[in-house]
Amino acid sequence: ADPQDHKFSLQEVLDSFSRCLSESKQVYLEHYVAGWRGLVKFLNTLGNVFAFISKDAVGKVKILEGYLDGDSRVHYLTVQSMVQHELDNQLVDVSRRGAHPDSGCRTLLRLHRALRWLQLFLERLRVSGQDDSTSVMCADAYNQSLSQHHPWVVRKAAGLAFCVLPGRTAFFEVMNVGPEERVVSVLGEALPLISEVHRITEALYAQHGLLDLP
Ligand SMILES: CCCCCCCCCCCCC/C=C/[C@@H](O)[C@H](COP(=O)(O)O)NC(=O)CCCCCCCCCCCCCCC
Repeated sequence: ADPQDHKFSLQEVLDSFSRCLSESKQVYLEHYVAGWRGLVKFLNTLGNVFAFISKDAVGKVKILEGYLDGDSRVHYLTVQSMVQHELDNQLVDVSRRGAHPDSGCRTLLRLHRALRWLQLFLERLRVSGQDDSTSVMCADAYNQSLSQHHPWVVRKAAGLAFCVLPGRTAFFEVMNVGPEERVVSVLGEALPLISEVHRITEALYAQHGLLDLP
């Protein structure tokens, strides 16, 4: 059996993101992608309504896996080296879609924007109380982040999907981290690391003028 094919636990996702940062604050692409692979697995346990989201995320994960396994893999060790390599070799469509619609830079940017949603959502979840609605927390996080990069139809579809999210108790169960107090403490430890990965990536993309890649 596939050793990765065991029951989902959010712990593993959070561990992957914790492993992303090197001592010199480089972001390891391999762990970043592993984190997303885990999130997709989680999303798939939530049901078919989320398939359109999961499909898009899987597509992007596959593109990045292709680079991690490809001939240029030495350049794809970290997000920093990927950016350097793709820019130095004109492998990025900077102002409009062209010869490189699947560059690592633009693909990772989509996940990076979604990571901001995740950060906001998990923080809301962490401080939430018994009666708070996951749908509302999710929608709020989305409206504060990712939604601004999405056209109307996608925002509409996302809004509909959020409505059928499991309630807080069921949601905590699928996370499979243990009792509520443990979920809260695991999130409390992991969130600063996710924020740090997000902050470093954001600064790197800003420095190179890559925050609006088509
Ligand atoms: C828990 C509920 C999960 C809700 C997910 C919230 C995010 C909603 C995103 C809606 C994306 C719709 C799909 C289409 C996206 C693309 O148009 C768009 C642009 O790409 P393009 O430039 O190549 O065209 N793509 C994106 O913005 C990337 C979206 C990636 C979303 C991945 C979301 C994974 C969510 C994982 C949920 C795990 C929650 C764990 C909490 C315990």
